[in-house]
Amino acid sequence: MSWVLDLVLGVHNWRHGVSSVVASTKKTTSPLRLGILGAAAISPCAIFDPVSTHPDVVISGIAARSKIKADAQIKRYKLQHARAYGSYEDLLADPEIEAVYIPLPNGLHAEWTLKALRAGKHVLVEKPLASNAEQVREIKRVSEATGKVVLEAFHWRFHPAAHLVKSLVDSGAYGAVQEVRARMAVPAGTMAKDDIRFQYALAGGSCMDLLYAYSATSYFAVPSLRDAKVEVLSAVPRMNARDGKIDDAMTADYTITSPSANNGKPVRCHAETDLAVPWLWGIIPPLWEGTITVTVELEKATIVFPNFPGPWLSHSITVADRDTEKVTKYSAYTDGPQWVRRGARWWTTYRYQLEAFVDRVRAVQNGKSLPEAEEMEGWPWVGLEESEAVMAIADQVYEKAGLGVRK
Ligand SMILES: NC(=O)C1=CN([C@@H]2O[C@H](COP(=O)(O)OP(=O)(O)OC[C@H]3O[C@@H](n4cnc5c(N)ncnc54)[C@H](OP(=O)(O)O)[C@@H]3O)[C@@H](O)[C@H]2O)C=CC1
Ligand SMILES: O=C1OC[C@@H](O)[C@H](O)[C@H]1O
Repeated sequence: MSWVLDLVLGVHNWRHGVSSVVASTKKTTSPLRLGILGAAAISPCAIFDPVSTHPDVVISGIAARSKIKADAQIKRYKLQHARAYGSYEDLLADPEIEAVYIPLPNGLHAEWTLKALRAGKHVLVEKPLASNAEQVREIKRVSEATGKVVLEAFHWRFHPAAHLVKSLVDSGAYGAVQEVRARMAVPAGTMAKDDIRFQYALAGGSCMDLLYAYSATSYFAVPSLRDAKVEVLSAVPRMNARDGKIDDAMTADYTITSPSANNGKPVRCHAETDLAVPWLWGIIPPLWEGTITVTVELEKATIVFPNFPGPWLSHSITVADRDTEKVTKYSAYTDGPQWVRRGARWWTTYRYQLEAFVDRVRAVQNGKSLPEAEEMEGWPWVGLEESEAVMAIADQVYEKAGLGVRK
C-alpha cells in the first residue's frame, strides 16, 4: 500500500519542483528533535517528506526492533541527522529527543503513546490513536498530567480543502445538515494477507484502519462533537477468512445529535469501509472501487468532497444548490478559513499536519499550557476530545456488529 503512496508523492513532488524547495530549506539553529518508533512503510510519505521542507524540525532518530532495520531506513532515505536505536525504549530514554512520531500497528499506539508521554516526549501518533475510547481517555489524562502534546494523525483534517467544506457546511447558507455519507475502499490484494490491518491482536480491521470515514462524517455532521450524542443503528461487517475477529469491510448507519445543531434533531450518518473489495469475477481488480468520498446533504444543497483524505493531489468540491439547480465547484490548496495565510500548492496533508504539530509543541515549550494552546485562534487542530468521540463511534460500531470493542 505504502509503495503506492510513495509513487504518487514522487510524481507530485516532481510536478511541483519540491526538490528545489528541499535544497533551499534552511533549518533553524535548534530545530525540534523528532524520533520515530518503528521503521514503518508509511514514514517516507507521512514524516520524512514533510520534515524535509519544514525549517524547524529534524529527524533525530529511528528505533526499530532490530537496529539493522532502523539503520537501513536512515541510509536509504539519507536522514543525515538521525541515529539508529535497537529498541523503542532506547529512543525514549534519550533526553535529546523532544517529540516522537508513532507509526506502529494500531494495537500498540496507546501503549507507546503513554510510554512516550511518561518519558517526557510530545507525540504525533498514527490513526487510530488507540484501540478503544477508554484508552484514549487514559492518554488524555496522562497528556494533561505531563503537559505534553498528543496529536492523532488525522492528516486530512489539516488541509485547506477540508476547512473550506467545513465552512460551507457551517455557514448556514444551505440550511441544516441532514445526512453525511463517507466511503473508503481498497481493492483486495493491495495489502498482503498477513498485513497488520488483518490482525485482531494488533487492532486491525477496516473500521479501525479506515477510521477517516468516521472522522469525516462526524466533522461535517455537527459543529462540535463536544456535546454530541451518537447512536449506532446498524453495523454490518464482512469478515476476514483467516482471522474471525477482523472486519475486512464494515457498513454502519448511525445518528449524531447535538443540541446546538439542526434544532437538536439527529443527523443521519452512513460509513462504508473496505480493506479488500473482491475482484470482479475473481480476475479484474476493482480499481474503480477505490473511490473515496464524503457527501454532505443539507436542506438546500448537496456538497460532495471526493478524495477527502488526499486532497493535496487534486480535488474538486461540488455544491449542488437545490433551489437554483446551480452546481458550483471549489478547490483550496493554501490559506483558507483556518490557516488564514499559510501553505503552498505542493503541501501535502502530512505537511500541513506537521506544521500544526510543530506550532503547538513550540507554543507549549514556550510556556503555554495545553488548554491555552488548545484555544489559540486560527490553528487547525484535532483535540483529544474529538479523538475520543470518533473512537467511541468505532467502539459502538464493533459492539453493534457483535464483534466487541477492540482491545
Ligand atoms: N496516515 C496515513 O496516510 C497512513 C497511516 N498508516 C498508519 O500507520 C501505521 C503503520 O502502518 P504501515 O506503515 O503501513 O505498517 P508497517 O507494517 O509498514 O509498519 C509497522 C511498524 O510497526 C512495527 N511493529 C512493532 N511491533 C510489530 C508487530 N507485532 N507486528 C508488526 N509490526 C510491528 C514494525 O517496526 P520495526 O521497524 O520496529 O520492526 C513496523 O515497521 C498504522 O497505524 C496505519 O494505520 C498507514 C498508512 C497510511
Ligand atoms: O490512508 C490510508 O489508506 C489506506 C490505509 O490502509 C491506510 O492505513 C490509511 O491510513
